[in-house]
Amino acid sequence: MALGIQNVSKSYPNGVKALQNISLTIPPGMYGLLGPNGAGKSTLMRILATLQEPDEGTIYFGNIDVLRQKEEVRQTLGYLPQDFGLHPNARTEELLNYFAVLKGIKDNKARREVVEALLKQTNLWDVRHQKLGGFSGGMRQRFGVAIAMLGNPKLIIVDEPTAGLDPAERVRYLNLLSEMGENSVVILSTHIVEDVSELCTRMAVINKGQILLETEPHKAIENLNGKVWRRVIEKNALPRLELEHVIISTKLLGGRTVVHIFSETSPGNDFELTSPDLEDVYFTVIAQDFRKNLEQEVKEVLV
Ligand SMILES: Nc1ncnc2c1ncn2[C@@H]1O[C@H](COP(=O)(O)OP(=O)(O)OP(=O)(O)O)[C@@H](O)[C@H]1O
Repeated sequence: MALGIQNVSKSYPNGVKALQNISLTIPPGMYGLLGPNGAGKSTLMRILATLQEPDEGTIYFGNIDVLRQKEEVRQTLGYLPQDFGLHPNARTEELLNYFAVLKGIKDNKARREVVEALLKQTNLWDVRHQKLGGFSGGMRQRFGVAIAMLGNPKLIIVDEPTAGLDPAERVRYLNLLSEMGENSVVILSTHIVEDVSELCTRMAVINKGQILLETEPHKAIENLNGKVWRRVIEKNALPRLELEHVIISTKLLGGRTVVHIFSETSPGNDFELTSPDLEDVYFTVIAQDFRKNLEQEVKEVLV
Protein backbone atom coordinates (compact mmCIF):
# COMPACT_ATOMS: atom_id res chain seq x y z
CA MET A 1 0.00 0.00 0.00
CA ALA A 2 1.47 3.35 -1.03
CA LEU A 3 0.94 6.78 0.48
CA GLY A 4 -0.15 9.44 -2.00
CA ILE A 5 0.20 13.08 -0.99
CA GLN A 6 -1.23 15.60 -3.42
CA ASN A 7 -1.04 19.39 -3.49
CA VAL A 8 -0.84 19.73 0.27
CA SER A 9 -0.40 23.26 1.65
CA LYS A 10 -0.33 24.56 5.20
CA SER A 11 0.14 28.09 6.52
CA TYR A 12 0.26 29.08 10.19
CA PRO A 13 -1.68 32.08 11.52
CA ASN A 14 1.60 34.05 11.78
CA GLY A 15 1.89 33.87 7.97
CA VAL A 16 4.60 31.15 7.77
CA LYS A 17 3.98 28.96 4.72
CA ALA A 18 5.13 25.68 6.27
CA LEU A 19 4.07 23.54 3.26
CA GLN A 20 3.57 24.86 -0.26
CA ASN A 21 1.78 22.56 -2.67
CA ILE A 22 3.58 19.34 -1.69
CA SER A 23 3.02 16.21 -3.82
CA LEU A 24 4.77 12.90 -3.12
CA THR A 25 4.11 9.21 -3.72
CA ILE A 26 5.69 7.06 -1.04
CA PRO A 27 5.95 3.30 -1.68
CA PRO A 28 6.46 0.62 1.01
CA GLY A 29 9.99 0.60 2.44
CA MET A 30 12.12 3.20 4.16
CA TYR A 31 11.60 6.69 2.77
CA GLY A 32 13.81 9.60 3.82
CA LEU A 33 12.43 13.12 4.14
CA LEU A 34 15.52 15.26 4.44
CA GLY A 35 15.58 18.97 5.18
CA PRO A 36 17.07 21.63 7.44
CA ASN A 37 15.42 22.95 10.60
CA GLY A 38 12.19 24.74 9.83
CA ALA A 39 11.80 23.08 6.40
CA GLY A 40 8.29 21.84 7.22
CA LYS A 41 9.06 18.20 8.02
CA SER A 42 7.29 18.06 11.38
CA THR A 43 4.26 19.85 9.97
CA LEU A 44 3.97 17.23 7.22
CA MET A 45 4.53 14.38 9.70
CA ARG A 46 1.82 15.70 12.03
CA ILE A 47 -0.61 16.00 9.12
CA LEU A 48 0.12 12.41 8.05
CA ALA A 49 -0.34 11.29 11.66
CA THR A 50 -3.84 12.91 11.64
CA LEU A 51 -2.86 15.42 14.34
CA GLN A 52 -3.10 18.52 12.17
CA GLU A 53 -5.19 19.66 9.19
CA PRO A 54 -3.68 21.02 5.99
CA ASP A 55 -5.33 24.06 4.35
CA GLU A 56 -5.49 22.26 1.01
CA GLY A 57 -4.70 18.95 -0.65
CA THR A 58 -5.52 15.26 -0.47
CA ILE A 59 -3.74 12.33 1.14
CA TYR A 60 -4.54 8.68 0.52
CA PHE A 61 -2.99 5.63 2.17
CA GLY A 62 -4.11 2.88 -0.21
CA ASN A 63 -7.87 3.46 -0.28
CA ILE A 64 -7.98 5.28 3.03
CA ASP A 65 -8.65 9.01 2.81
CA VAL A 66 -6.19 10.14 5.49
CA LEU A 67 -7.82 13.55 6.01
CA ARG A 68 -11.36 12.18 6.36
CA GLN A 69 -10.98 8.64 7.73
CA LYS A 70 -8.77 9.49 10.68
CA GLU A 71 -9.84 6.52 12.82
CA GLU A 72 -8.93 4.06 10.05
CA VAL A 73 -5.53 5.70 9.70
CA ARG A 74 -4.91 5.59 13.46
CA GLN A 75 -5.62 1.85 13.48
CA THR A 76 -2.70 1.27 11.16
CA LEU A 77 -0.39 4.09 12.22
CA GLY A 78 2.82 3.99 14.24
CA TYR A 79 3.97 7.52 15.04
CA LEU A 80 7.13 8.46 16.87
CA PRO A 81 7.11 12.23 17.35
CA GLN A 82 10.21 14.41 17.76
CA ASP A 83 9.66 14.90 21.47
CA PHE A 84 7.60 12.52 23.45
CA GLY A 85 7.16 12.76 27.20
CA LEU A 86 7.34 9.59 29.25
CA HIS A 87 6.46 9.48 32.91
CA PRO A 88 9.80 9.01 34.73
CA ASN A 89 8.22 6.83 37.41
CA ALA A 90 6.50 4.48 34.98
CA ARG A 91 8.07 1.05 34.55
CA THR A 92 8.96 -0.17 31.06
CA GLU A 93 6.87 -3.31 30.75
CA GLU A 94 3.88 -1.87 32.61
CA LEU A 95 3.75 1.22 30.41
CA LEU A 96 4.09 -0.73 27.16
CA ASN A 97 1.32 -3.02 28.34
CA TYR A 98 -0.82 0.04 29.04
CA PHE A 99 -0.23 1.42 25.54
CA ALA A 100 -1.09 -2.01 24.13
CA VAL A 101 -4.46 -1.83 25.93
CA LEU A 102 -5.02 1.62 24.44
CA LYS A 103 -4.17 0.24 21.00
CA GLY A 104 -7.02 -2.25 21.47
CA ILE A 105 -5.11 -5.49 22.07
CA LYS A 106 -7.69 -6.84 24.50
CA ASP A 107 -6.78 -10.49 24.93
CA ASN A 108 -4.44 -10.77 27.97
CA LYS A 109 -2.30 -13.62 26.66
CA ALA A 110 -1.92 -12.10 23.19
CA ARG A 111 -1.02 -8.76 24.74
CA ARG A 112 1.61 -10.31 27.03
CA GLU A 113 3.18 -12.00 24.02
CA VAL A 114 3.22 -8.81 21.93
CA VAL A 115 4.76 -6.79 24.77
CA GLU A 116 7.40 -9.43 25.41
CA ALA A 117 8.30 -9.71 21.72
CA LEU A 118 8.62 -5.94 21.31
CA LEU A 119 10.74 -5.53 24.45
CA LYS A 120 13.05 -8.25 23.17
CA GLN A 121 13.27 -6.77 19.68
CA THR A 122 14.11 -3.34 21.05
CA ASN A 123 16.65 -4.85 23.45
CA LEU A 124 14.79 -3.62 26.52
CA TRP A 125 13.74 -6.99 27.94
CA ASP A 126 16.47 -6.97 30.59
CA VAL A 127 15.35 -3.57 31.87
CA ARG A 128 11.62 -4.28 31.69
CA HIS A 129 11.11 -3.67 35.42
CA GLN A 130 13.12 -0.45 35.49
CA LYS A 131 11.70 3.05 35.63
CA LEU A 132 11.89 5.12 32.44
CA GLY A 133 13.39 8.06 34.35
CA GLY A 134 16.78 6.33 34.40
CA PHE A 135 16.90 5.60 30.66
CA SER A 136 19.56 6.96 28.29
CA GLY A 137 18.50 8.82 25.13
CA GLY A 138 18.96 5.69 23.04
CA MET A 139 16.90 3.55 25.41
CA ARG A 140 14.11 6.12 25.36
CA GLN A 141 14.13 6.15 21.56
CA ARG A 142 14.01 2.35 21.43
CA PHE A 143 11.11 2.37 23.86
CA GLY A 144 9.42 4.87 21.53
CA VAL A 145 9.84 2.38 18.69
CA ALA A 146 8.27 -0.37 20.81
CA ILE A 147 5.22 1.86 21.42
CA ALA A 148 5.01 2.87 17.76
CA MET A 149 5.14 -0.77 16.60
CA LEU A 150 2.20 -1.95 18.71
CA GLY A 151 -0.56 -3.41 16.53
CA ASN A 152 1.68 -4.02 13.46
CA PRO A 153 1.31 -0.61 11.83
CA LYS A 154 1.44 -0.37 8.05
CA LEU A 155 2.23 3.35 8.10
CA ILE A 156 5.16 4.28 10.34
CA ILE A 157 6.25 7.87 10.86
CA VAL A 158 9.45 8.73 12.71
CA ASP A 159 10.33 12.37 13.24
CA GLU A 160 14.04 13.24 13.77
CA PRO A 161 14.79 9.96 15.53
CA THR A 162 18.57 9.99 15.82
CA ALA A 163 19.18 13.52 17.08
CA GLY A 164 21.20 13.27 20.29
CA LEU A 165 22.12 9.59 20.02
CA ASP A 166 25.73 8.49 20.30
CA PRO A 167 27.14 6.68 17.22
CA ALA A 168 26.72 3.14 18.58
CA GLU A 169 23.13 3.78 19.68
CA ARG A 170 22.40 5.44 16.36
CA VAL A 171 23.48 2.37 14.37
CA ARG A 172 21.56 0.04 16.66
CA TYR A 173 18.47 2.23 16.39
CA LEU A 174 18.60 2.53 12.59
CA ASN A 175 19.00 -1.25 12.25
CA LEU A 176 15.97 -1.71 14.44
CA LEU A 177 13.90 0.64 12.31
CA SER A 178 14.89 -1.04 9.06
CA GLU A 179 13.97 -4.49 10.45
CA MET A 180 10.63 -3.26 11.73
CA GLY A 181 9.67 -1.51 8.56
CA GLU A 182 10.17 -4.22 5.99
CA ASN A 183 6.54 -4.48 4.90
CA SER A 184 5.29 -1.02 5.75
CA VAL A 185 5.59 2.54 4.52
CA VAL A 186 8.21 4.02 6.87
CA ILE A 187 8.85 7.75 6.66
CA LEU A 188 12.00 8.93 8.34
CA SER A 189 12.11 12.67 8.76
CA THR A 190 15.60 13.94 9.50
CA HIS A 191 18.23 16.61 8.92
CA ILE A 192 20.99 13.98 9.16
CA VAL A 193 22.14 12.89 5.71
CA GLU A 194 23.72 9.60 6.89
CA ASP A 195 20.40 8.40 8.28
CA VAL A 196 19.00 8.53 4.77
CA SER A 197 22.07 7.25 2.89
CA GLU A 198 22.36 4.21 5.14
CA LEU A 199 18.72 3.17 5.17
CA CYS A 200 16.41 4.63 2.58
CA THR A 201 15.63 3.36 -0.90
CA ARG A 202 13.88 6.60 -1.83
CA MET A 203 14.07 10.13 -0.54
CA ALA A 204 12.88 13.69 -0.91
CA VAL A 205 14.63 16.93 -0.01
CA ILE A 206 12.37 19.59 1.48
CA ASN A 207 13.23 23.21 2.19
CA LYS A 208 11.02 26.16 3.11
CA GLY A 209 7.89 24.09 2.59
CA GLN A 210 8.80 22.93 -0.93
CA ILE A 211 10.05 19.62 -2.33
CA LEU A 212 13.33 20.36 -4.10
CA LEU A 213 14.20 16.81 -5.12
CA GLU A 214 12.53 13.38 -5.16
CA THR A 215 14.78 10.49 -6.10
CA GLU A 216 16.65 7.32 -5.21
CA PRO A 217 19.79 8.24 -3.26
CA HIS A 218 22.15 6.24 -5.53
CA LYS A 219 20.69 7.84 -8.68
CA ALA A 220 21.08 11.34 -7.30
CA ILE A 221 24.70 10.56 -6.45
CA GLU A 222 25.29 9.17 -9.96
CA ASN A 223 23.86 12.33 -11.48
CA LEU A 224 26.43 14.42 -9.62
CA ASN A 225 29.36 12.37 -10.93
CA GLY A 226 31.97 14.63 -12.55
CA LYS A 227 30.42 17.79 -11.09
CA VAL A 228 31.77 17.96 -7.56
CA TRP A 229 35.20 19.54 -7.09
CA ARG A 230 37.33 19.67 -3.99
CA ARG A 231 40.08 21.92 -2.73
CA VAL A 232 41.84 22.53 0.58
CA ILE A 233 42.02 26.26 1.33
CA GLU A 234 42.97 28.75 4.00
CA LYS A 235 39.85 29.88 5.77
CA ASN A 236 40.26 33.53 4.73
CA ALA A 237 40.09 32.53 1.04
CA LEU A 238 36.47 31.44 1.43
CA PRO A 239 34.62 34.76 0.88
CA ARG A 240 36.32 35.17 -2.52
CA LEU A 241 35.49 31.60 -3.59
CA GLU A 242 31.91 32.16 -2.57
CA LEU A 243 31.63 34.95 -5.11
CA GLU A 244 33.02 32.80 -7.92
CA HIS A 245 31.54 29.35 -7.30
CA VAL A 246 28.52 27.45 -6.02
CA ILE A 247 29.87 26.24 -2.69
CA ILE A 248 28.32 22.91 -1.66
CA SER A 249 30.02 22.53 1.69
CA THR A 250 33.01 23.56 3.76
CA LYS A 251 34.48 21.25 6.35
CA LEU A 252 37.33 21.48 8.79
CA LEU A 253 39.80 18.64 8.44
CA GLY A 254 42.86 18.66 10.67
CA GLY A 255 42.67 22.43 11.10
CA ARG A 256 42.33 23.15 7.35
CA THR A 257 39.22 23.93 5.37
CA VAL A 258 38.06 21.50 2.68
CA VAL A 259 35.69 23.05 0.17
CA HIS A 260 33.35 21.19 -2.20
CA ILE A 261 31.92 23.16 -5.10
CA PHE A 262 29.42 22.30 -7.85
CA SER A 263 30.52 22.89 -11.42
CA GLU A 264 29.53 21.23 -14.72
CA THR A 265 33.01 21.98 -16.10
CA SER A 266 36.45 22.25 -14.55
CA PRO A 267 36.55 25.33 -12.34
CA GLY A 268 40.37 25.58 -12.57
CA ASN A 269 41.91 27.23 -9.50
CA ASP A 270 43.55 23.98 -8.27
CA PHE A 271 40.23 22.26 -7.74
CA GLU A 272 40.25 18.49 -8.24
CA LEU A 273 37.33 16.21 -9.10
CA THR A 274 35.97 14.18 -6.18
CA SER A 275 33.44 11.32 -5.93
CA PRO A 276 30.15 12.73 -4.78
CA ASP A 277 28.16 11.33 -1.86
CA LEU A 278 24.65 11.98 -0.58
CA GLU A 279 25.83 14.92 1.48
CA ASP A 280 27.01 16.57 -1.76
CA VAL A 281 23.58 15.89 -3.29
CA TYR A 282 21.78 17.41 -0.33
CA PHE A 283 23.95 20.51 -0.03
CA THR A 284 23.95 21.08 -3.81
CA VAL A 285 20.17 21.13 -3.86
CA ILE A 286 20.00 23.44 -0.84
CA ALA A 287 22.74 25.73 -2.26
CA GLN A 288 20.98 25.99 -5.63
CA ASP A 289 17.71 26.82 -3.90
CA PHE A 290 19.46 29.48 -1.81
CA ARG A 291 20.91 31.06 -4.98
CA LYS A 292 17.52 31.01 -6.69
CA ASN A 293 15.87 32.71 -3.72
CA LEU A 294 18.67 35.25 -3.53
CA GLU A 295 18.31 36.10 -7.24
CA GLN A 296 14.55 36.41 -6.74
CA GLU A 297 15.05 38.78 -3.80
CA VAL A 298 17.55 40.89 -5.75
CA LYS A 299 15.10 41.09 -8.68
CA GLU A 300 12.30 42.17 -6.36
CA VAL A 301 14.49 44.91 -4.90
CA LEU A 302 15.64 46.10 -8.36
CA VAL A 303 12.30 46.04 -10.18
N1 LIG B 1 2.45 26.17 15.59
C1 LIG B 1 3.17 26.95 14.78
N2 LIG B 1 2.87 28.27 14.65
C2 LIG B 1 3.57 29.07 13.82
N3 LIG B 1 4.61 28.66 13.07
C3 LIG B 1 4.97 27.37 13.15
C4 LIG B 1 4.28 26.45 14.01
N4 LIG B 1 4.86 25.22 13.87
C5 LIG B 1 5.85 25.40 12.99
N5 LIG B 1 5.92 26.67 12.55
C6 LIG B 1 6.85 27.20 11.52
O1 LIG B 1 6.65 26.48 10.33
C7 LIG B 1 7.89 26.20 9.68
C8 LIG B 1 8.06 24.70 9.53
O2 LIG B 1 8.22 24.11 10.82
P1 LIG B 1 8.37 22.55 11.08
O3 LIG B 1 8.47 22.34 12.56
O4 LIG B 1 7.32 21.84 10.33
O5 LIG B 1 9.78 22.28 10.40
P2 LIG B 1 10.83 21.11 10.60
O6 LIG B 1 11.40 20.86 9.26
O7 LIG B 1 10.21 19.98 11.32
O8 LIG B 1 11.92 21.77 11.53
P3 LIG B 1 12.54 21.27 12.89
O9 LIG B 1 13.51 20.21 12.52
O10 LIG B 1 13.22 22.51 13.43
O11 LIG B 1 11.39 20.80 13.73
C9 LIG B 1 8.97 26.86 10.54
O12 LIG B 1 9.22 28.13 9.99
C10 LIG B 1 8.32 26.98 11.90
O13 LIG B 1 8.83 28.08 12.61
